[in-house]
Amino acid sequence: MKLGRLNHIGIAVPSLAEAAARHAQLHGAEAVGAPIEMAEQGVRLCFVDLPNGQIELLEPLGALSPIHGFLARNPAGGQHHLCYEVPAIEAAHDWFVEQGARILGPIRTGAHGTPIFFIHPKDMGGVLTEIMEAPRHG
Ligand SMILES: CC[C@@H](C(=O)O)C(=O)SCCNC(=O)CCNC(=O)[C@H](O)C(C)(C)COP(=O)(O)OP(=O)(O)OC[C@H]1O[C@@H](n2cnc3c(N)ncnc32)[C@H](O)[C@@H]1OP(=O)(O)O
Ligand SMILES: [Co+2]
Repeated sequence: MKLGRLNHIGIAVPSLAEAAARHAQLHGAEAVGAPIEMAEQGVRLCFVDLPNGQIELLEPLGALSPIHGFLARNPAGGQHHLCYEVPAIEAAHDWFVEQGARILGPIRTGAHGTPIFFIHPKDMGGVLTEIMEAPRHG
């Protein structure tokens, strides 16, 4: 199994509005997408489009948000996860399970509308890792 393209870098932020405004200054207003709420995943987010990938700004949503613990340890926010694309999510999931990696929760639908899963940072060199099935184009 080989991971594909780096799709996005997730950054946890205490205020999505403030972070979106900062990234609009850095990358241009047209690069910053509209906020999206994913209540079932406990986050409000927006994507920033770069020439070679995306940044995903993540604000906690609801008491059970997985972002709460990170922001408690890093109140100003910071780099939260990397996301890699794979062609087939089930095959990638099975491969990581065979390697003994701790998978965090079930395969679910991510912000790009394709299936995703997360691998514990302790099994990925200290980096929380999201695996997503690549969107099919055309
Ligand atoms: C909806 C959009 C979707 C997309 O399509 O792109 C997303 O990206 S959603 C993003 C948010 N969702 C998730 O992060 C889901 C998976 N995350 C989790 O299950 C938890 O956040 C976690 C990774 C298990 C951490 O839980 P938490 O309660 O905050 O911490 P722990 O106390 O369990 O931490 C254990 C250990 O791991 C270290 N840690 C925690 N988070 C990170 C991180 N982001 N990067 C690196 N290391 C991390 C933490 O410091 C602890 O270390 P020790 O103190 O040394 O034990
Ligand atoms: Co993500």
